[in-house]
Order: sequence, then structure tokens, then C-alpha cells
Amino acid sequence: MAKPESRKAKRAALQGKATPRAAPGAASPEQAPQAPEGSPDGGPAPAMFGSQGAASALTGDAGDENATSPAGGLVDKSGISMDDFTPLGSGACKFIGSLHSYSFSSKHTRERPSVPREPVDRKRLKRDVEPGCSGTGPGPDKGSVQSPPTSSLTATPQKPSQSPSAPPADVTPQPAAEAVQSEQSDASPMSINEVILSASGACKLIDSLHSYCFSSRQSKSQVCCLREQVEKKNGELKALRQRVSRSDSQVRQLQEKLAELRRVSFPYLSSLLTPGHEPARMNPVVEPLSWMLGTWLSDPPGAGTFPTLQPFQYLEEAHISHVGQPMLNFSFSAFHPDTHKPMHRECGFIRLQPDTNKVAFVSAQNTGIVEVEEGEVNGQELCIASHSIARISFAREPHVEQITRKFRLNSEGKLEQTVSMATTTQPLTPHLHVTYKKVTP
Ligand code: HEM
Repeated sequence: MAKPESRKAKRAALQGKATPRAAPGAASPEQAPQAPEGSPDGGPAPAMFGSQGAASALTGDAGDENATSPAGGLVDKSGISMDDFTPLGSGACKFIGSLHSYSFSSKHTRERPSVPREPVDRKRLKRDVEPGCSGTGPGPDKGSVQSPPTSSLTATPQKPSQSPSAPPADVTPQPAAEAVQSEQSDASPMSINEVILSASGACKLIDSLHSYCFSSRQSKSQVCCLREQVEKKNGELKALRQRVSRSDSQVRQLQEKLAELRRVSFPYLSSLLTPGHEPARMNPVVEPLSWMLGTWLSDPPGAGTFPTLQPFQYLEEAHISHVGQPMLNFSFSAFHPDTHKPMHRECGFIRLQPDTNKVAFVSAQNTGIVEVEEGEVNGQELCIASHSIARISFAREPHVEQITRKFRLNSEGKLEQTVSMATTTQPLTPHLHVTYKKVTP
């Protein structure tokens, strides 16, 4: 047994440190009966332990198991010091951990076989006396020794009303509950249970706070990631808008250039032909040839053949129009398919003998040939053959002696032209075949 004076001094030290740190709500007045003035400690017991039984667990029945820490605090041999129960000084987690340690070590201390345990009867006697006023010695009431173990201090789960801040009983850690149940003869199970209950509730609260912190960090990370993606997409959108803007600008420039080219090509004619900006009405005489009207582009490229020539291809634009007169105006312009270099070109007029389907085709070609072809229009097909051919005096040979043409609008709405010719060396033979698609009305 420890010396009384030494124990008294240590208790005084314990009271001086522990009293201000009593956790509010950790013990209700019923759970922690105030130490009477006649307390052997000479002052109130530490309220946070809830009962003198808990305090005696620190002081120890089996001997002086406490020592003074280097810092001057009271240290249990299990390694627990009062500082460990100080939430403000060492943090909530340390505090909770200490509570768990205390619970474990206290239980362990009580179960240590090396420590001689008092007879059950003596412990019961002592416990029965403690609530009265003194925890230092067995009470004289021999009758209480005979009292059953289910006395008022027998370990029972704390009622919620006794501790408003304690969590519900169903959250009591199982080991703690078992310890309480198995230690019914111990002097301090209720206090320990209470502390563990409080600690368990606090741990759950802290765990939920950690979980909230973690999920909050995750959410922030996701928000940052999404924000980066949005910024990246905004950048791409901005680049696309700039490209569209550039394309619009290019289209405007091309339109302006085209308008300028038209003005240059027909500086005065356009204004003369369409003063009121209304197209000329078609002369009814040429109405049977109306299917030829329009601007046409070779599609696919035209194909050239002749017995004396290598097959070749060409691009051609056919422009057939009218200005209200009883005739059509035409121009055919051929280009090299690769270099777009101008090749054959001809222009002229197509006339119809009124009230007949007889057609006269007059053409002047850049090769120095002028020719007249005549024929008939039947539906959407025009077949003509050379009536007269003339040439310049220095035209290259072989000279063309006969020309036949056929125009038709096919089932696909495309214009076709087939040309055959006879030269001074070759009989009438196909020379050209081209299909045009309409590009303007
Ligand atoms: C009705 C209109 C045309 C006539 C009467 C015509 C007549 C001729 C004749 C007589 C020749 C010489 C053949 C030989 O050497 O044996 C020739 C050659 C040729 N024609 Fe045509 N042609 C016409 C339209 C075209 C067209 C639209 C093209 C398209 C680009 C074309 C391209 C050629 C070529 C590449 C040659 C061979 C090279 C040359 O002699 O210049 N011709 N043509």
C-alpha cells in the first residue's frame, strides 16, 4: 500500500489538474456524486470520471500505480496522464484516443493477475461504502457486505436522461459493454462506461467530420477538373469562331471580286439590258429551245476523240441565254482539265424559223472557222448538221469539211452535246461528247 502522505499529495495534484477540465455533460450529478466536504481527498473528486469509483481506479486499490510525469502531471502506469484527457491542449483525436486507452488499460489493470485482488466480499463492502463519503477504507456496515451485487452501483447502461450528451445505448462499443458486464464486482464500471459512451459518440462525430472533409475535398477536385474542361472547350470554341469569322470574310471578299469581274466583263451591258433590274421576257419564237437556257458546266469532263488524235478530256462552260429577241445567244468555252488553260472557244446564235421547228445554228470558232448548221428541234432534243463552213486563209490542216451536232436534255436534267466531224483525211467520226450540269437558271 502507498504511504498515506504520498497518496494525499498526488491526489491533490490530480484534483488541481483535473477539476477544471471536467467535460460538461460527461457526468450528471447523479452519476458523479459530489464529494462531500468530508472527502478524504479534502476536495471534490474529478467530475469527469463521474464517480469516486473512477477516481479510485486511477489511485488504485492494489497499490500506488501512479507516478509523476516529467512534466509534473500525474501518470498512470498504463501510460495515461491527465494531459491525455485534455482536448484543448492536445486535440480532439488525442483526447478520444486517450479515452480508449484509458478504458483498455483500466480494464487490463483490473484484470492483471500479478496484482493481488481483494476478496470479493471486501470489494463489495468497499463499493457499498464509497457513495457514502469515504473511499479510503471499508465501511463499518457489515450488513452491506451481504447485499447482492446488483446494488445501486452495479454496472448498468446509462439512461439517456442521465447524460443528455451521451449517444444512444445501442452505440456502446461491444467490448466496453462486455467489460462492464464482466466487471460487475469492480468498483468503477459505470464511470468507465460513461466515458466510453461519450468517447464513442465523439469518435463517430469526428469520423463523420473527417468523412465530410474528405468528400468535400473530392468535390472541390471535381469542380476544378470540370472548370478546366470548360475553359479548354471555351478556348476551342473561340478558335472555331475565329475560323468561321475568317471564312465569312473570305466569302465576302470572293463575292465582291465576282461582282467586280462582272462589272469589268460587261461594263455597260448589264445596266443597259436590265434597267429596271427585271429579266427580259423570253420571245415566244424561241420558246421550243427554252430547255437549253442557262449556264452549264461540264460534269463529268468532256471527252475528245478522233482517229488521228489521242483521246483527251476537257472542261467546258456552256452559256445559253436570251435578251428577249427571237433567238438564243450562246458561248462555249473549253479549258484544259488540269491546267485550266483556255482551249477551244466558240460563240454564236440559235434561231428558229417562226411557227416551225426548223433551227439555224450560227457559230464562230477561235480556230478560224465560221459555220452554219441547220436542223430540227423535237421536244428536248436538237439535231443539226453543217450547212456551210468557211475558214480563214491560213487555217491549219486538215480542214474540217462536215460537222454534225446533237443537243439534248437527258432524264437527269443534264444537257448533253455530241459533235462529229469529217476532215479532208477522215470520214464523219465522233469528235466530242460532253454532259453539262446546270449551274444557273
Ligand atoms: C465544232 C467544233 C470543233 C471542230 C469543227 C473541231 C475541229 C478539229 C479539227 C479539224 C481538228 C484536227 C484533227 C486532225 O488533226 O486530224 C481538231 C483537233 C483537235 N480538237 Fe477540235 N474541233 C472542235 C471542237 C473542239 C473542242 C470543243 C475541243 C476541246 C478542247 C477540241 C479539241 C481538239 C484537240 C485537242 C485537237 C488536237 C490538237 C489540235 O489539233 O489542236 N476541239 N479539231
